[in-house]
Amino acid sequence: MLRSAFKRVSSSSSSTYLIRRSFGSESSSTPERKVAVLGAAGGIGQPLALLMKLNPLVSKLALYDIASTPGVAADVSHINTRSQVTGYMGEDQLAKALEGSDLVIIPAGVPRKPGMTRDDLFNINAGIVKSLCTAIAKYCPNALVNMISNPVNSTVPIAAEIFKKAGTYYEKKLFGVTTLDVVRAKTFYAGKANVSPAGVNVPVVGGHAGITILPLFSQATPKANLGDEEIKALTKRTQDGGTEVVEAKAGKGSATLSMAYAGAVFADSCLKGLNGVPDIVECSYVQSTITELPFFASKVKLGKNGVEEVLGLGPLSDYEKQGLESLKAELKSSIEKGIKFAKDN
Ligand SMILES: NC(=O)C1=CN([C@@H]2O[C@H](COP(=O)(O)OP(=O)(O)OC[C@H]3O[C@@H](n4cnc5c(N)ncnc54)[C@H](O)[C@@H]3O)[C@@H](O)[C@H]2O)C=CC1
Ligand SMILES: O=C([O-])CC(=O)C(=O)O
Repeated sequence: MLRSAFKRVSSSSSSTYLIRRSFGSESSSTPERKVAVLGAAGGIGQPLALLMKLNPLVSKLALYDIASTPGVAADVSHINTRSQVTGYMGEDQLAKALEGSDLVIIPAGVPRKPGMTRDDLFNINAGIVKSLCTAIAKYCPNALVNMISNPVNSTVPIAAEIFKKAGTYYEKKLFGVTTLDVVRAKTFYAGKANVSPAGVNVPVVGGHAGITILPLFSQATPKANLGDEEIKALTKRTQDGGTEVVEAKAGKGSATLSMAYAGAVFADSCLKGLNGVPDIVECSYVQSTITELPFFASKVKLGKNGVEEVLGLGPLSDYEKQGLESLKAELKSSIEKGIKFAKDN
C-alpha cells in the first residue's frame, strides 16, 4: 500500500498541510503523474525536491540541474514514499528529464543579493528560462509549467513567447508562482489579527516584485478589525517580504525554504486540478484579461487542463484601488521587457 506524507487539514482550497508521522493510505485510482524540477540542486530546488517526494500524487520525480543532481536524487530517493526519483545532470540529459512530464517546476537561476532588485536578475535568468522553455516546447509541450525563476513578472512572458515561437503556447498551462506572496500575507495577517495562520485566506494580485505585489487584505478571512495604518504596514511587509529575507541572509541568497513550501503547495494544487479535484483555487500570475495587462496575478481556478477560469478581482478598498493603478506601469514594462527579449533572442 502506498502511503501519503501529507494530510489536508483544511476543507478550503487554502492548501494547508501537516506532514504526518502516521501516513494515510492512497487511493488505487490516483493517476500516474511525472513532475520535473529544473534547478533541483539549488537552494529552492533541494527542499522542493524533498516536498515533492512527500507528495503522494507524484509517481515519477525527475530532478534536473546543470550540476550536483546525482547526490540530491540519491538522497531524496531513499525516502519511502510513492514516487520513483531520477537525477539528470547537464544539458544532454534535459530531454530525458522532461519527456512524459505532466508538470515542470522551474526554480533554476540566480537569486538576489542585498541591494539588488528582482529585475537585476533579468540578464542571467532570462537566458536560462529561454533555454529551458525551448526544451519544454520540444520534449513535453503539454506539461503545466510553474515558473519560480525571477523576475517572474518578465520570465512568464518570456516563456509564453518561446512557446509561441515553437507553436506550443497553451496559455492555460503557464503559471508564474506567486504563492509565496500569499503565504507571507497569510502569516503576517494572522500575526496582526491574532488568529491561527492555518485558517486565514488572503488573495494577492498583480505581480511578483515590490509594489506589483498587491495583497487584498479587505478580502482577508477571518475578518479582523484592523485600522488603515495596520493594513498599510501589512501591505508593505508583504511587498518587501523577499527583501526582508535577502537582507537577513546577508549575501547568501534569497528565500529558499518558504519558497519551496509555497512551490510545493502550488504544485500540489496543479496536480489536484489535473486529477479532476473540483474547486481548487490559487493565486497565480497568468495570461489574463481582468485588467488591460496581458499577464496578471489573481485567483485562478485549476482544472484538468490547467487554468479553468481566471477569477475577477472582487471588491477593492480605495487603498487597494490606488495600489492597483500604481502597479500597472511597472508591471507593463516588465512584461514588455520579457516579450522583447524573447523576440530578439
Ligand atoms: N517566485 C518566487 O516567489 C521566488 C523566486 N525565487 C527565484 O528562484 C530562483 C532560484 O533561487 P535559488 O534556488 O535560491 O538559487 P540557487 O542559486 O540556490 O539555485 C539555482 C539552481 O539553478 C541551477 N541552474 C542554473 N542554470 C541552470 C540551467 N540552465 N538549468 C538548470 N538549472 C540551472 C543552479 O545550478 C542552481 O542549482 C532565483 O531566480 C530566485 O530569485 C526565489 C524565491 C521566491
Ligand atoms: O526576493 C527575492 O529575490 C526572492 C523572491 O522572489 C521572494 O522571496 O519573494
